[in-house]
Amino acid sequence: MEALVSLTTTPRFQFHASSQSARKLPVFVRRSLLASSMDPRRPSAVVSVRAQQSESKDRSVTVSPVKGDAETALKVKEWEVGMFQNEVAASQGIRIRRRPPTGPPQHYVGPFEFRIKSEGNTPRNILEEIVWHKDVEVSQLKERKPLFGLKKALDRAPPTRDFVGALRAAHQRTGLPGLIAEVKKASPSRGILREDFDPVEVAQAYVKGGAACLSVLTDEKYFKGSFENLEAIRNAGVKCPLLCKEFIVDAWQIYYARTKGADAVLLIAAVLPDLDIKYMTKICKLLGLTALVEVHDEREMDRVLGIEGVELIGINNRNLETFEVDISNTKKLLEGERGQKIREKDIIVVGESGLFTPDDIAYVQEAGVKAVLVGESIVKQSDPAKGITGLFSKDISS
Ligand SMILES: O=C(O)c1ccccc1NCC(=O)[C@H](O)[C@H](O)COP(=O)(O)O
Repeated sequence: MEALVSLTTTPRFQFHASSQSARKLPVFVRRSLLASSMDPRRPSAVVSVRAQQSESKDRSVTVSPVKGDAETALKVKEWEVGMFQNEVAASQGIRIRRRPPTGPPQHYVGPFEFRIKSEGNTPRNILEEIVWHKDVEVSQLKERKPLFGLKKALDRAPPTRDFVGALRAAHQRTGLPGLIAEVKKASPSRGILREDFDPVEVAQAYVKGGAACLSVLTDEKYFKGSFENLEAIRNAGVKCPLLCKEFIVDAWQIYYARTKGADAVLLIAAVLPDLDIKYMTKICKLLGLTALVEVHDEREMDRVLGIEGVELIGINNRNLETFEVDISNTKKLLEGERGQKIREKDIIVVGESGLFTPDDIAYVQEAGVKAVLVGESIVKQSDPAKGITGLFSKDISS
């Protein structure tokens, strides 16, 4: 039996949206519901569940957010927005779906626990899985700490440091790509990278070894990172600018990263449509943060080169859908007109992932990068500072 949960529209929800239950919804949701009830193309939503049985006998159950179920109404609304995002993303060649197209994640579905796996509610690859998980995680975090609640923490946040400036200075000083050293305990492709992982110790060793900037993974489920790690490294007085290495799907995360001491955030073009990148880049500027916009293929590179205000582009040599690593990806994406455009715009390019030897560093430098982002090869060394010297075959600390 294949079961589906899909969104349909009905004027019934419009009625309930103005009832007692809707008054419990946050103001922005009420506004959004009102807007949607006034938009003839996107009338109010209701969840409809259709269970298709093998004998192709359809059974339909329609569930509306009645009985004061404000929470269900909120989820339904979020869902509708997610579906719209999927459509926009697909039109730009983005394969990662922001939300499962045929139904919400299991814990959103309340009584419909009979739902079984289908192509539409199962992630197609690890990146999609991470994004779906992140979407739920962020909506829960946002409920606990709404944006207006972050205001005080934003006012108290330490000043941001110049991420791009630090990379340029390191490149000029050493003649080698500026190093963004990644504080990475584990990864979905490699598992645990360092058993005795102390984020502050690792960060300090990287600084000693000559890193220009640090990248701190904050995702807990897949990378065993945390925002506490980021905050602890910042509070320990580490002078290098810090990249918050997170899977950003919502602008709220950028504000949150800023409250935890980040100087830069990552925006992944395989996940975010152009308008999100534009909007988020502007938010970064407002907050004094640098946006590292990450691409993996020519299509993503062309999209990002068309966006005004991007000053730092990362080329990931790891395909985040398949885990395949190929450092010739950096070279491929910097050839010809693309490389020309990057030089004209004075964009700094970061070669990311799969860099293990001085030859690898020389190869991506030859391809045109002025910075590299390295995790595994240095975090695994008993002394990560020496690991950096080995990677560059030179002491880059002074
Ligand atoms: O590292 C992974 O396995 C991974 C899987 C899925 C999404 C992202 C992933 N990594 C993020 C990165 O881009 C790397 O951590 C970073 O570039 C450093 O790579 P490496 O030097 O190979 O550790």
